[in-house]
Amino acid sequence: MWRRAASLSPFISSSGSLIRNHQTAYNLKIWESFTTEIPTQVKGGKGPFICFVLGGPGSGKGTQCAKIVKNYGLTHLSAGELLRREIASNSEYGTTILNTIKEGKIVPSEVTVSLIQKEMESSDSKKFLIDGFPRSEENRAAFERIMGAEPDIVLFFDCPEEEMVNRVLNRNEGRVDDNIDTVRKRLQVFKALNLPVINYYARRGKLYTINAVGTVDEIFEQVRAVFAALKLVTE
Ligand SMILES: Nc1ncnc2c1ncn2[C@@H]1O[C@H](COP(=O)(O)OP(=O)(O)O)[C@@H](O)[C@H]1O
Ligand SMILES: Nc1ccn([C@@H]2O[C@H](COP(=O)(O)OP(=O)(O)O)[C@@H](O)[C@H]2O)c(=O)n1
Ligand SMILES: [Mg+2]
Repeated sequence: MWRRAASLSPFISSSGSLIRNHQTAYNLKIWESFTTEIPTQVKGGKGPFICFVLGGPGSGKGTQCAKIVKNYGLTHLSAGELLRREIASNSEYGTTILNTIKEGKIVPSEVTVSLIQKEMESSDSKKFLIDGFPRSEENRAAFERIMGAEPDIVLFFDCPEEEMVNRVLNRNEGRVDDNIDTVRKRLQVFKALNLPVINYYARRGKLYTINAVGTVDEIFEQVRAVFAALKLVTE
């Protein structure tokens, strides 16, 4: 079992410098994301803790998720990894998914949500880190509809485009979408479809913006501050 404290720690609520004074690469009105209360869960606290992890391609989501898993024991579900696994398994949607990923577009939400759903329902975990999802309003609405759940918090790894492009082009994981043409398309999709979702969560007081420039450890210190403030406790 695990639990959350009833309010944010003084660290975040009093100084807030980690997030509050951060000028985002995309000029988001991050001040709107502040709340002095822990976000409430739609399921009355009965469902698992859900943290969505958002950010452009190459912003460091996967890298930081690995550290969150190690330090806080959340179960990591990467939407992109689930889709790539589906391609590799020659499933009926494999070709469609592959072509969509090559184009840097968003796979139909029903497909992605059903993969996430399968993972969540077959897991005993009570805390999930859902990486690279929701990528669009359609993704978000489908998750809410199918899962009947909302995230408790949303981390946004905010990174300048030039840095994201450099990281993607140097990633060396053999991905079909890690090339300059696809990454340019992915950045357009990110701005058109994902930024509105990020703004939505900012307005809902659920967004925690992390400055994604710096060393992996420096960035993780910001993540640690968010989790510390939420007092996520594993029992
Ligand atoms: N803080 C960082 N500084 C420089 N490179 C990084 C940093 N964090 C991650 N990377 C590298 O950038 C690439 C993209 O990181 P990744 O975690 O896969 O991002 P995302 O999941 O957001 O696309 C990887 O090669 C990773 O090793
Ligand atoms: N919710 C999602 C997540 C990924 N994807 C697809 O999978 C690709 C790779 O996603 P990813 O999360 O692994 O990519 P990174 O941001 O980690 O580089 C995206 O560009 C989309 O084409 C999707 O369609 N819907
Ligand atoms: Mg990733």
